[in-house]
Amino acid sequence: MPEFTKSVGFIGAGRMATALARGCVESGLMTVGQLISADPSLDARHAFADQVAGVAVFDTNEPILARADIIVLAIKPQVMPDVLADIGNQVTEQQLVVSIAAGVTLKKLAKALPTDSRLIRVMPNTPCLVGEGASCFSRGSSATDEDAEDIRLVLESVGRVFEVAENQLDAVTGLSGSGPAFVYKMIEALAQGGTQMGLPEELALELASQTAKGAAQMVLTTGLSPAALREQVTSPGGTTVAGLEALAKLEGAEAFREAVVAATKRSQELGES
Ligand SMILES: NC(=O)C1=CN([C@@H]2O[C@H](COP(=O)(O)OP(=O)(O)OC[C@H]3O[C@@H](n4cnc5c(N)ncnc54)[C@H](O)[C@@H]3O)[C@@H](O)[C@H]2O)C=CC1
Ligand SMILES: O=C(O)[C@@H]1CCC=N1
Repeated sequence: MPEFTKSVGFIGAGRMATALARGCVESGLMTVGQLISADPSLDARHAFADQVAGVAVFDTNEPILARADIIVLAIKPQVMPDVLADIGNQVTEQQLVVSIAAGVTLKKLAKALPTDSRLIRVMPNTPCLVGEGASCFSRGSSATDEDAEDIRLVLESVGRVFEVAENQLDAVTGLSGSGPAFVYKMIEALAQGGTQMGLPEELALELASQTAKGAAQMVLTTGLSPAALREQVTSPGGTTVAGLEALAKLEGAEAFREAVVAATKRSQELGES
């Protein structure tokens, strides 16, 4: 594991901050002593402290601003303007500001922070919690190569990471940011099919989840396209073709594509509001 000595402070200790913080500790990249977080919600503070044992959690953002080398804005896009108005003039040039909020552009962030603030916009996903995240980031014009490397290191410790142009981040949000929810729907539906046809619920869920994981791993490791891999499963006149026909009739695959399109459009809207 590479050495990472900076401190990371989360403004907002909700679900995504928890996934990132716990993932970074579990991966061995950071100790709890390098992490702090703040949240006005008692429930969120308790949940964060439960997941990241021994971490310091505050009810105001001041300790984060005073102590963190990297400030992660892990709040909802809707509260971002208020938080930026509160903290804007307290951010120093020694600090890197990272936003994980859907839709909020680097331009919007820069406008609310001191001139030349070092900024990076990140879109992670909750599987960071188990070291299987898919994250993308774009750097602001004042962010340094070291800043980008730091963020790459953090995100790599909890999954895979790609640097992209900022205009791709809404689509990333629609695909990998929201995507786990779409995949959970698919897993749920596969398992329901299994129980409908006689399997016990627990076994059906295990089989559906392992099948999704195995199929994803096949795409990632064989280098074959999903279409080619699908062909390997599909015997002429066999069972898979019967299933694929049912899927096509209900436009199941198109529904997933539409889910990504709708989520991307919502991310674009959040950026405009
Ligand atoms: N949940 C997910 O799968 C992902 C979420 N995101 C982004 O992460 C951000 C956070 O999302 P979640 O963790 O899901 O939401 P969440 O609702 O679980 O967490 C947000 C937290 O911010 C706190 N908060 C509200 N006002 C605050 C303030 N003034 N100062 C400090 N904390 C404050 C809330 O009490 C809450 O605990 C959002 O912008 C979202 O777009 C990005 C990728 C994936
Ligand atoms: O639903 C949302 O808005 C956030 C952003 C990506 C995943 N969750």
